[in-house]
Amino acid sequence: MVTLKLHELGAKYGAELMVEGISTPEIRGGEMTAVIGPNAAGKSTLFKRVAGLLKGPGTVVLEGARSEAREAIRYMPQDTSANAVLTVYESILLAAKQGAGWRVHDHELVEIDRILQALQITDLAFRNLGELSGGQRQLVSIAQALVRDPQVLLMDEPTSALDLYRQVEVLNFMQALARRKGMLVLIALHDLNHALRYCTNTIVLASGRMVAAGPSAEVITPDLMREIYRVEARIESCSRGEPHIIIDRAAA
Ligand SMILES: Nc1ncnc2c1ncn2[C@@H]1O[C@H](COP(=O)(O)OP(=O)(O)OP(=O)(O)O)[C@@H](O)[C@H]1O
Repeated sequence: MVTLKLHELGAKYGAELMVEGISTPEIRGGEMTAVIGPNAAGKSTLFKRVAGLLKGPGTVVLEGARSEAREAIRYMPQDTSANAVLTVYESILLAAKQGAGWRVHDHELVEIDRILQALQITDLAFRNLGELSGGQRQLVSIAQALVRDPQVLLMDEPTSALDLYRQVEVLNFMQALARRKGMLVLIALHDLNHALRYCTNTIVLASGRMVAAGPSAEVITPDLMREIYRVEARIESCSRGEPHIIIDRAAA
């Protein structure tokens, strides 16, 4: 099983340390781990550091992977701005072949079809990226990330532009995929109900520091929401016995 552990990790923009001292418990493959925190907490910065796109102190300890970290870890950025010249299919094919030579094999085309189907975007295959809606572009970004069959996937707010049906579909699909493939999925989220429902564990960032990490239901509490998000909230059991967050007001 693939596992990831961050030890005293920091990330720099130029000389400035934006994220520092992040030491996590072991994060396991086969499940999703939420990374939460307010705007500018450092979620994207941490992901870029883990993916090797930013420099900084500390270490990323990856164990049980089939390949080295550079190949095993894939970052799906929050910004899904697109090169308008390519079709959806071409962009996914390009993502599949990135750094891997240009010969295209039948099984790769089959895999692209499978991913397009799973994300229910087969009908977009030959549309230009530039003419897609924000939500459609986000689904294409997910397809681009999945086509490389990563062992560790860092998804930066992957559902922020999706309608309710797509949010549920994508999160269910990712949860099942993580289980089936043993993939380790770190997912930055603003909807804490999604973290409670889909993510076994949650890591909380604030001002570039880790303030909590552990089972989602233990970490996401009214106290945490008051301190970190500055809202008064309740967590109540619904008629099915599942916890739901109800935001009452901004904290005084
Ligand atoms: N390229 C950059 N150069 C300098 N500072 C940056 C750069 N990108 C981000 N930052 C700063 O790093 C800090 C953390 O930003 P980051 O994007 O990691 O936050 P985030 O938790 O992902 O926020 P959000 O929820 O708003 O997406 C912010 O203060 C931001 O201004």
